[in-house]
Amino acid sequence: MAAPHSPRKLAAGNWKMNGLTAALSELDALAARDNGCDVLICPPFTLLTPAVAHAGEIAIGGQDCHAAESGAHTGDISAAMLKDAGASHVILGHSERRADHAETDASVRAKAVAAHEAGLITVICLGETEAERDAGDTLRVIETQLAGSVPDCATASNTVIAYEPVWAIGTGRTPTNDEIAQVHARLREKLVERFSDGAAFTLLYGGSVKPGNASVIFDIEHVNGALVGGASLKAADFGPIIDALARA
Ligand SMILES: O=C[C@H](O)COP(=O)(O)O
Repeated sequence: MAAPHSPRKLAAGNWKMNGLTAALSELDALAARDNGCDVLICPPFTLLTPAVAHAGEIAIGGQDCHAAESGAHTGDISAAMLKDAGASHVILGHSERRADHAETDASVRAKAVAAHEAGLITVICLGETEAERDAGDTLRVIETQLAGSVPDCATASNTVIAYEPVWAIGTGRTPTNDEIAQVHARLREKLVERFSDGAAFTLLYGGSVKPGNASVIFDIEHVNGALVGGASLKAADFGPIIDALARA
């Protein structure tokens, strides 16, 4: 794929540990829409292969992968396995995995290298906790995570960055527009400093994005889309978010 010159818009849905076979009807509904921008759904591993068959133009991704190609890692999945199942993307470094599985910037970076070697596009997540925000540390934290989690092999074609304040995930709370703008401007600045195509990386905001607040968030400079959890589970909720992004 030719290197992009400007960021692509992406509406990404992370189903987390939700979804039995019946949930594929939501994917059918999304696939039948005229979406007007890139759409990605990351279902649980059990639905990956059937999801690919239901996805149409919608991209399908995993929610994590191991850094190793194969081996004795019970319960894990490799980047090559995701690719083999039909996935094009993988979410890495989500705060729920950083917290529940002790993932570090270094482990996220190693997974990202493995994912890129397997031909996957990574969606690398970062964001501050509420305590870090209250301490005025947001920009320092996101800069550290960006530098540590994103590998040197990253390009605008194989890497998406998702800013997800931990305290905004699933809470109904969001940062102010100015706070989102400040973080995204800093992410862009740091990407441009480090990568020759840094201006073209897609930057997502995630954390309590809903149909009611999506348009305002998508109007913020350097916000090129969203990583959506709860509101991605139903096409009736995710559809209007996709439309808001397509219009932005
Ligand atoms: O990966 C998605 C994020 O954790 C956001 O989740 P949420 O939209 O339910 O707040």
